[in-house]
Amino acid sequence: MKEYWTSLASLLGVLAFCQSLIQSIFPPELRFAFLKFFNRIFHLFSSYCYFDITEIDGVNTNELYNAVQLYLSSSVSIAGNRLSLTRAVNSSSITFGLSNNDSIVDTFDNVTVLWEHVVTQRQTQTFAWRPLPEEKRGFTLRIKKRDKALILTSYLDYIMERASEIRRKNQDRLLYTNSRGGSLDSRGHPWESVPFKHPSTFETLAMDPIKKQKIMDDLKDFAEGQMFYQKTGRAWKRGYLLYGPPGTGKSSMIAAMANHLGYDIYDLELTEVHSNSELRKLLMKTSSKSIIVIEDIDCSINLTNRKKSSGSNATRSYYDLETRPGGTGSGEESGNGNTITLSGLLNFTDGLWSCCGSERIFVFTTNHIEKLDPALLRSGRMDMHIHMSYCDFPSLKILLRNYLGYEEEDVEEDVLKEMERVVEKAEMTPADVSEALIKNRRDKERAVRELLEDLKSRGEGNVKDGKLRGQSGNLTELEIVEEEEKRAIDSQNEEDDSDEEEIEVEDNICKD
Ligand SMILES: Nc1ncnc2c1ncn2[C@@H]1O[C@H](COP(=O)(O)OP(=O)(O)OP(=O)(O)O)[C@@H](O)[C@H]1O
Ligand SMILES: [Mg+2]
Repeated sequence: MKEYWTSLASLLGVLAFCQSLIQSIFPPELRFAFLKFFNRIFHLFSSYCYFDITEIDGVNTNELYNAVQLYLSSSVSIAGNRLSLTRAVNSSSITFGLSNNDSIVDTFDNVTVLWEHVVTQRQTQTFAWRPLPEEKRGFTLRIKKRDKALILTSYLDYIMERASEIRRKNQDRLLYTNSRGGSLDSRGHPWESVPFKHPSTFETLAMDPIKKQKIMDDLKDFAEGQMFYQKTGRAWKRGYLLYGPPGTGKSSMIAAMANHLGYDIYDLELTEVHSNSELRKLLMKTSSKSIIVIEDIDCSINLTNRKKSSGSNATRSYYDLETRPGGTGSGEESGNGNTITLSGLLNFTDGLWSCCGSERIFVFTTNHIEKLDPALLRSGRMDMHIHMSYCDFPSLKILLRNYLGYEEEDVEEDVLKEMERVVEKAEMTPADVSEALIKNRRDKERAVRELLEDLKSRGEGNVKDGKLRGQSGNLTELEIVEEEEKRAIDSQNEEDDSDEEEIEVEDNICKD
C-alpha cells in the first residue's frame, strides 16, 4: 500500500514539474494550442461528451442555466451533500442549489447523466459598460456519447418544463382584481395584483371527503389534460359552479383550488365592467394556469332566469338572439351604467372568446342557483356543480380536528354519537361551527360541550319551525336547493332536446 502512495506522489510531482516547465518555456499561444490538442485527444478517446451551460451568454443571462439550476434544486435537496440555499423575490419558499464545483447524478429515461456546477474566477476585466460578475458560473452536463442522440433534446425540454413548474409553485400566488373599473395601468393592464396568501387548502376544507376527492381528481385531470383537450378539440378550460348558503366554504374552496394547482386568481367584479367588449379585454389579459372567479354571480348583474322573468311558459331557446353567442342582444342598462349582456357572459365562459388562452378555470359562486339562467349552468360552461352545504358529520369531524386538534378518539363516545344524531337537523354552516369552536379554543372540553348544545338547540328550532321534512312534509333547505337545481337543469334539457342532442348533465353534478 505504501509503495502505491509513493508512486502516486512521484507521478503527481512529475506532472506538476512538466506543467511548470511548459509554462516557463512555451509562450501562452503555444501553451493554449498544446492544451487544445490534449483536450482533443482526451475527448477522442473518452466515452462521454460534455455540454457547458454558462450563466452569462455574451451579456444576457442564459435561460437554460436558470432552468437547470431550478431543476437540479428539486433533486439536490434530496441527494446533494453540500447545497446552496436561495430565496427568490416574492416567494416564501427556499430553493436548494448545487454548491460550487459540486456534482450530482441525474437519471432521465433510464439514462444516467452527471451535472457539475463549475465556478471559476473571471479574468480581471478592463473597463466594461456592464461589468460581468467576478465568478464565471456554469453547469457541465456529461452524457455518454451513445446516449446523446437518445436524450439530449428531450432531456433539455423536460428540464425547461420542470423549471417553469417549480418557478410557478415557488412563487406566491397572486390575486388579480379589476377594481379600477375599465381603466388600464401604465402597462395597459386592466388587472391589479396583490400577493395571495389564503391559508385554505383541501386539507382544511370541511366537506364530505368523497366529494372532496372527486373534485381534486377532476382538477388533476384538468391540469394534466392538455393532450385530452387537444384530441377532443375542446378549449382547455373548465367551469365550476359553487352554490350553497352563506358561510359554507365557497370562497375557501376557491383558495384551496388555487393553492392545490398553484394557479393565480382573477377575481372579476362584474359590476365594475361596463360592456361586453371590456369583458373580453379583461379575459384576454388573463394568464394561463389561472382561475377566473365571479363571486355571487346572481347579484353581479341581471342574469335572472329568462323563463322566470319573461313570465310566459314559452321556453326561450338558448339560441334566442339576445343569448346567441356574439349575439347583438342589447344589454339592459343596470344601475351603474354597465351594459353587459347575458350573451356577453355566456360567450365569456363558453364561446369563441373563452378560448383566447388556455388552461383556465372559471368559478362562479352563488347563494341562489335557482336565480341563474340555465344557459349559464349547462355543461361546457359550468361543467361541475358543487353544492357547498351545511355541516354534515364528516365535515364536523374535520372542523374539530382543524380548530381543537381533536381526532374522533379524543371526544367522548356518547358526545360524538349525540353530535352525529343532531348535526343534520341543526343545519349549521361550517362558518357557524368554526365560530363556536374558536370562541372556546382555550377550553376544548367546553368548546365541544357548547357546540353540542348549539347543534341541539338549532335542530329543535328547525323541527319546530317545520323547516325539516317530516313535520309539515316540507322539504329541507337542502332539498329545496336540489329541487331548484334539478328544475333549472331539466328546463335546460328541454330546450337542448329541441335544439341539440341530450347533454348528459347528471355526471357533472357533484351533490351531497
Ligand atoms: N367548508 C368549510 N371548511 C372550512 N372552513 C369553512 C368552511 N366553510 C366556511 N368556513 C369558514 O367560514 C368562513 C367563511 O367561509 P367562506 O368565505 O368560504 O364562505 P362562503 O361560502 O364563501 O360565504 P359567502 O357565500 O357569504 O361568500 C371562512 O373563514 C372559513 O374559515
Ligand atoms: Mg364567499
